[in-house]
Amino acid sequence: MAKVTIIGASGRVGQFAAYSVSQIPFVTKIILFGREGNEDVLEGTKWDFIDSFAALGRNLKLFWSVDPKELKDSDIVIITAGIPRCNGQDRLDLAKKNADLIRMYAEMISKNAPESIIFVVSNPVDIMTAVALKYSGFPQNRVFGLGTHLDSMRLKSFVANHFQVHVSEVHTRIIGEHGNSMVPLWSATTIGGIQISNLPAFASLPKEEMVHWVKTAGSHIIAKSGATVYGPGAAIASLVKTVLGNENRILTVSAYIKSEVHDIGNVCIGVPARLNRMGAFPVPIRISEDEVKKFQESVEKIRIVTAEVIEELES
Ligand SMILES: NC(=O)C1=CN([C@@H]2O[C@H](COP(=O)(O)OP(=O)(O)OC[C@H]3O[C@@H](n4cnc5c(N)ncnc54)[C@H](O)[C@@H]3O)[C@@H](O)[C@H]2O)C=CC1
Ligand SMILES: O=C([O-])CC(=O)C(=O)O
Repeated sequence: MAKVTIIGASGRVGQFAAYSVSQIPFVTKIILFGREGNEDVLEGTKWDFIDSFAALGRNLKLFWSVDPKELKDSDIVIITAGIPRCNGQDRLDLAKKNADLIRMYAEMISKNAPESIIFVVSNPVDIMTAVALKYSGFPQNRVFGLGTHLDSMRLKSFVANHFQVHVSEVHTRIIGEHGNSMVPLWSATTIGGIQISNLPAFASLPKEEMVHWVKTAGSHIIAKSGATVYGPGAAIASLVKTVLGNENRILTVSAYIKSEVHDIGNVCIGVPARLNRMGAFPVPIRISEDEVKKFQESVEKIRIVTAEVIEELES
C-alpha cells in the first residue's frame, strides 16, 4: 500500500510517469498534482487514466488536486514540474528559471508531507535536487533525483545490442552530471557477470560513439519529437518501485555525497546508491584514476552552478 504524488502531472513527463507508476502493483493511491489554471487538463487526465485501469483490471485510487493539503501522507512525491529545454538549449540553461519553482515545491512538501521522500526529475536535475534538499530541510537520504539513471539505461541498451544479449545481462553505469560532463564507468561494466574488458568483443565496442549518443540522446529526441517522455517515465517508475518495494537495488541517482567517491563530496550528483524504503544511500566506490579525474571535473562544474543558483535564491 503506497501513496504517490506527482507534481507537474499536467506535463508530458508527469503524465507518463504517473501512468507508469500506476502499473506498480502495490501503489494504491496516486495524486496528480498541478498548478491552478490546469484543472481541466488534470480532470481530463484523471478520467483517461480511470478508463485505462478498467481496461487493464487495475484497482487503485487516483485523484487530481491543486491543494497542497492533498500531499499529506504521500510516501513519495515526484517533482516533474518545470520548464523543459528547447532545441539547442543546454539543461543548465534552465537552472535559474526552475530553481524558484523547486524551492516552492520543496517547502510545500516539507510542510504538508514531512515524512515523505522527494524524487526530483526537473532539470538540471543535479542542481534541482540540491535545491530540493536545502529547502525541504529533509535528511539527505530522503531527497534524490533521477540523476544519471536514464543515461545509464541508454548506455545499457547500446551495450546489450552490441553484444547481442538481453539488457538484464548488462550492468553498467554512468556517474556525474546528467549532462555533458557525465562519466561512463567501464571499470564497473559487466556482461553476464564478466568484466567487459575481459570479453574479446570489447575491443570493437564503439565506446566513444556510444557515449556521445548517450550525451546527446535527450537533445536528439527533443529536436525530433519535442520531448523525452517514455524513457524518463519508465525510468521514474522503476526507481519508485525500487524505493517503495524496499528492494535495496543499487541504481545511479542524483544524491548528496559526502566522501563516498574517492573523498569527493558536498554536492548532489549522479552516483550509485542503494535505494530502499528509507530513500537513497550512496555506496562508497573506488574507480580508475582516469574516471576519478573526470568525475572530479563533473563535480566541480555542478558545484559551481549549484552555488550560484543557491546564492541567487538567497539574495
Ligand atoms: N531528469 C531527467 O532525466 C528528465 C528531466 N526532464 C525535465 O522535466 C521537466 C518537465 O518536462 P516536460 O514534462 O517535458 O515539460 P512540460 O512543459 O510538458 O510540463 C511542465 C510541467 O511543469 C509545470 N510548470 C511549468 N512551469 C510552472 C510554474 N511556473 N509553476 C508551476 N508549474 C509549472 C507545467 O504546468 C507542467 O505540468 C523539465 O524540466 C525537463 O527538462 C524531462 C525528461 C527527463
Ligand atoms: O534532455 C532533456 O532535456 C530531457 C532529459 O533530461 C533527458 O531525456 O535526458
